[in-house]
Amino acid sequence: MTNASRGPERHKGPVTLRGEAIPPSTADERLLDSRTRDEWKTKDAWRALRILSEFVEGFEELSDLPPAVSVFGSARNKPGTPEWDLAERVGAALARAGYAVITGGGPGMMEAANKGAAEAGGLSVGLGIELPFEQKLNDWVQIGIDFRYFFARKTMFVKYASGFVVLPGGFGTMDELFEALTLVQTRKVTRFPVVLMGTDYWAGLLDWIRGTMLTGGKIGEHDLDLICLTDDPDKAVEHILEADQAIADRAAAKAAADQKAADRATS
Ligand SMILES: CC(C)=CCNc1ncnc2c1ncn2[C@@H]1O[C@H](COP(=O)(O)O)[C@@H](O)[C@H]1O
Repeated sequence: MTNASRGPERHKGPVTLRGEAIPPSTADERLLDSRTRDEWKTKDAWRALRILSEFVEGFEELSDLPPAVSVFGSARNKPGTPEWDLAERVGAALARAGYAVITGGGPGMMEAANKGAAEAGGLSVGLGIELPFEQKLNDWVQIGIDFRYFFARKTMFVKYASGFVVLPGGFGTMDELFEALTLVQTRKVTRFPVVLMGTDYWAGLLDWIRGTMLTGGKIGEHDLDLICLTDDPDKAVEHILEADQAIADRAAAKAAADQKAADRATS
């Protein structure tokens, strides 16, 4: 028998699998693949309970977080590159402003942002995902949760954050960016700031959004209002702080108006 700890490892929610115990597919894949039709009747009801347990676990662990910001970006960047440095600096700037930093808990920009936050004395959170290849939370994560299902994990990124910082990245990063923009556009979240960092990287996409999407009437001018584009970590933090302040001001104004109405009713 081989020593299982020397081989590859897979995290499936709270479960760690090594060696022969690693299944050939992931939980997300088994749920979503229509070729597993024969399992729908027998397995999906149990899967629903596992999905529920991911929400319960996430809500339980994250409900005491201080105000937080979710930071996204490529899993592929290596330390020592300008983009890694930018991610580390924005993690640190957010921590100094009192925000916990939530990332996908993986390598690349996620690790850089977690490192920046942890070294600046902030709280560094990683929401990992089961992937079909070996994967572990990066060493800078202080609170880590491993998810089986992408959609449960994505709820946590939005629910516990005051905003998103999006660094250069690939499909995963685009998915997270456009989910945030869709939630803002459809008013599922209100005043949720989205900061794009890396002006050169985003220029082509933003030109296309303005030149093709907007001109073609597929979005409205105001849909772009909440995007802030910058290379400056302090400006990114300032933008999120301003959005938080606007929410606080609105809540205070509403509380004052409610109190006035209550006073009038009792006088
Ligand atoms: C080396 C490698 C590819 C590791 C993948 N390991 C990962 N671990 C955790 N989250 C991830 C990972 N890959 C993609 N993501 C998610 O998708 C985004 C990055 O995807 P991408 O590299 O831009 O498309 C991250 O913000 C993260 O939330």
